[in-house]
Amino acid sequence: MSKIQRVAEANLPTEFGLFRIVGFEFPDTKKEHVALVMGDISNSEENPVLARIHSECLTGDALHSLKCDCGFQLSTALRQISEAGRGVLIYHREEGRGIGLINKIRAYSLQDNGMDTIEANLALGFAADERNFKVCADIFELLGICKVRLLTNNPAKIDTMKKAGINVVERIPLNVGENRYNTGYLDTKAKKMGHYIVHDNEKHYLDCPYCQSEIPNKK
Ligand SMILES: Nc1nc2c(ncn2[C@@H]2O[C@H](COP(=O)(O)OP(=O)(O)OP(=O)(O)O)[C@@H](O)[C@H]2O)c(=O)[nH]1
Ligand SMILES: [Zn+2]
Repeated sequence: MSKIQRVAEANLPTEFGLFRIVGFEFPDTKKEHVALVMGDISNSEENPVLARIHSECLTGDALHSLKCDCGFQLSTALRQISEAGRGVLIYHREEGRGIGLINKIRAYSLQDNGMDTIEANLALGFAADERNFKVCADIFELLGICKVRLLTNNPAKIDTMKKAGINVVERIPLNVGENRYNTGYLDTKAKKMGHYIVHDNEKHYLDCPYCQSEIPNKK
């Protein structure tokens, strides 16, 4: 398979401030990914770049689903980059942990009948996680970034970056958006996939099963 290429770029004003959107494409498959870039990201060797690798989740990112934490993580990451005035969010277009949107809906249907997120993937004939994070290391490289402070709870992202030559100098936790519909999903990620999930009792989660708060977790 050929290597991903940087192919397009433009301004993208957002509710979190002005970003540059950079488009990437594999020449053979035409598979696309994008990065949102804020500020001067050169010189990451001396000043590591605040970065987020965000895997596509149409239901969470765009359709306000509470079954996962993705939408909350997306807006929180963009806000943190905006507050820092400098950073990158790679929007990694591997929907449903790489199984695609329709298969994710099939997995959700199995979850409606009692399976957890991993059992559902396996029942459909997929691995627990089919994503390829190496492409994100290639995108960092095409953006001229060698050192990052990565916003994530997923150790696999850090391992892949390190193996691919991207130096993750710090992991910044991204524990947001817990609610009664995704608490089992978060537990499964922690127990079966080794994610660093923390329930912070000081925070008031949307419809929180622990603190019973009525205060919405603002995006
Ligand atoms: N197959 C499948 N994919 C899911 C499910 N719920 C969310 N996803 C996908 O999971 C991906 C996000 O992965 P997560 O495990 O939530 O988080 P992560 O990106 O690995 O780790 P963080 O950096 O901590 O967010 C997105 O592509 C979602 O579409 C599910 O039940 N089944
Ligand atoms: Zn999601």
